[in-house]
Amino acid sequence: MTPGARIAAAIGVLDAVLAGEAAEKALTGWARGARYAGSKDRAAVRDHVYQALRCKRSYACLGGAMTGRGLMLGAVRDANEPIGALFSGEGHAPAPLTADEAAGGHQPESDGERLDLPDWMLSLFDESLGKRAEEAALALRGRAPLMLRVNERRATRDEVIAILAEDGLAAEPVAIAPMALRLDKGARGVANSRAFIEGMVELQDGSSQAAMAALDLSGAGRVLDYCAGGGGKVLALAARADSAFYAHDAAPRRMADLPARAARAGVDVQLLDDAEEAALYDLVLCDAPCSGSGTWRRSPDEKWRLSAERLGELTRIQGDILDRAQALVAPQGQLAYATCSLFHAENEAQSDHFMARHPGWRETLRRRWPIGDEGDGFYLWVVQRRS
Ligand SMILES: C[S@@+](CC[C@H](N)C(=O)[O-])C[C@H]1O[C@@H](n2cnc3c(N)ncnc32)[C@H](O)[C@@H]1O
Repeated sequence: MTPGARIAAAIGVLDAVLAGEAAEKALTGWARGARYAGSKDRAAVRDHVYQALRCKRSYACLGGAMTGRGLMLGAVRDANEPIGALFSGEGHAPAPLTADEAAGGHQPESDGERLDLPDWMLSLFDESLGKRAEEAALALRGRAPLMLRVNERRATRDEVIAILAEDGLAAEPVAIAPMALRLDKGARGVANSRAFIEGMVELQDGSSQAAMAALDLSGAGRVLDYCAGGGGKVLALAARADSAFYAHDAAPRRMADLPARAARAGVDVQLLDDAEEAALYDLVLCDAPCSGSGTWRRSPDEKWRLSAERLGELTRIQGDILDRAQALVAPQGQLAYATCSLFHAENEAQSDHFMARHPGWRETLRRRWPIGDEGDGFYLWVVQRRS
């Protein structure tokens, strides 16, 4: 596909997303009908779509319309690319600009336009992040790094770097977590690489890795991941210690891939339908459902989909999860609460409300990871039961 044809494809996908379809589904739908598109074409269209969604408001200003075409025109203007060559109407490229389009569009003006946030969310960013609110919002306009976690049960970081290189993947160690690697080149080949197939690496964001590395597993004989989902967190913990690991999720089908992932990683994780039935645990991790705002570089359509009502609902669910999970912690045991949210209501406020509801716990850790070159926004809070 030509560069113009890729833009035309992105316009179609963006129109479907603007009409309410999830980005991933719209991209899959397009790819199914575009047998002519090679893997590089599909990757390029995907990049266009995701970048346009990260910067939806500002691109719509620059392009003069909140349409797929407006967004891609805004993207091309933002990148100072040659509009006439890309919107040429030739082959499968989008039609040339109309006179209105050529004269239209404006620089983003309001804070919401400039920071690519819905207006209602500006105060939430300010309250949650203070002086760092703008920096965080601007960081969400860029691409997330591609991060791997080395499975220390299978290989060292240096060994994995060499093995990835054999498959043409260039990885470098980064400081955020002891087993973290950042991939700069060949990122799309990970799933077919020997290192991945043989369980030496998992895809995992740097901040999630750092948070799991910060948990104290010494003396934790029984560890429960109460909101295990696909199991990324419990696998990171199981790589570090020989405790007995258990996984639970309110939607058990989300754990469907976990047994295969654990087998690949050479660790044992027991899936539980009912976490309440078993004996108490020395560590219960609640990686709670949240707005995901710290990860919106990866799922930018969610930035525009979140509502104040949904955020309120999420905070109620988080409080309920903490209340249930604390009852599963053994005397002197730990309760860890984690989110990939930037918002105070889902993080510190949740911790403070828990302490007000539940005397008898001692806080041992409270930490935020900002959105950066090595990881997403993340929050971790740990308390220990006094007796
Ligand atoms: C942030 S995701 C977990 C991600 C996972 N820990 C990982 O690292 O891949 C949150 C999970 O919590 C689950 N969940 C939602 N409500 C829950 C509840 N009341 N109790 C337990 N799990 C719940 C969701 O099904 C979802 O899989």
